[in-house]
Amino acid sequence: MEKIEHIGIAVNDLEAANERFGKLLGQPHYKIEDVLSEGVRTSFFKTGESKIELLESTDTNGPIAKFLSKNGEGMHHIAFAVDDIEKEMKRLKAEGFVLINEKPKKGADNKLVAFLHPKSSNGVLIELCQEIRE
Ligand SMILES: CC[C@H](C(=O)O)C(=O)SCCNC(=O)CCNC(=O)[C@H](O)C(C)(C)COP(=O)(O)OP(=O)(O)OC[C@H]1O[C@@H](n2cnc3c(N)ncnc32)[C@H](O)[C@@H]1OP(=O)(O)O
Ligand SMILES: [Co+2]
Repeated sequence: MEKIEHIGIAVNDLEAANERFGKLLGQPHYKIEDVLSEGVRTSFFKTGESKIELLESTDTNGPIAKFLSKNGEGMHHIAFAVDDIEKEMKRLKAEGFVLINEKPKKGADNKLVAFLHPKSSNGVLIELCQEIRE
């Protein structure tokens, strides 16, 4: 794991949260991107070496909708940058972590992503992110 790539925060209203986090961080978001496959609209802020990812649900049956209905707004996941996601997934599976998706999938911000189930990481949803190299 190279570094924390981003912290994911589930929000009810992305526009309002963008304004609030813009004030908090003293800078605007640098992109808004829908990930249809995840039923989310994301917004990214650069914070030094890492990022903040705000997540609004775009699918009432999606993971963010379910999370918000159960927990309300708040921290959703921690994403780590990895150099070789397939190799890391294999290593983590061998270490006993539970992969939610067996194959990397397309995420936001030009990444391949995979998720580890929170039950295998002390209640924290973990995301692995590899930059998609052209
Ligand atoms: C990929 C685009 C973007 C990016 O960065 O590029 C994103 O980050 S998209 C983020 C949204 N997508 C995901 O979160 C995909 C992975 N998540 C899932 O597959 C599900 O949310 C899952 C499996 C974690 C939970 O789904 P499930 O249907 O099982 O929901 P439950 O409410 O029944 O949860 C079971 C159990 O897990 C606990 N839980 C759920 N979500 C979280 C969470 N974010 N952090 C910590 N714990 C979580 C939940 O409380 C339940 O615990 P229990 O003790 O059994 O009540
Ligand atoms: Co994420």
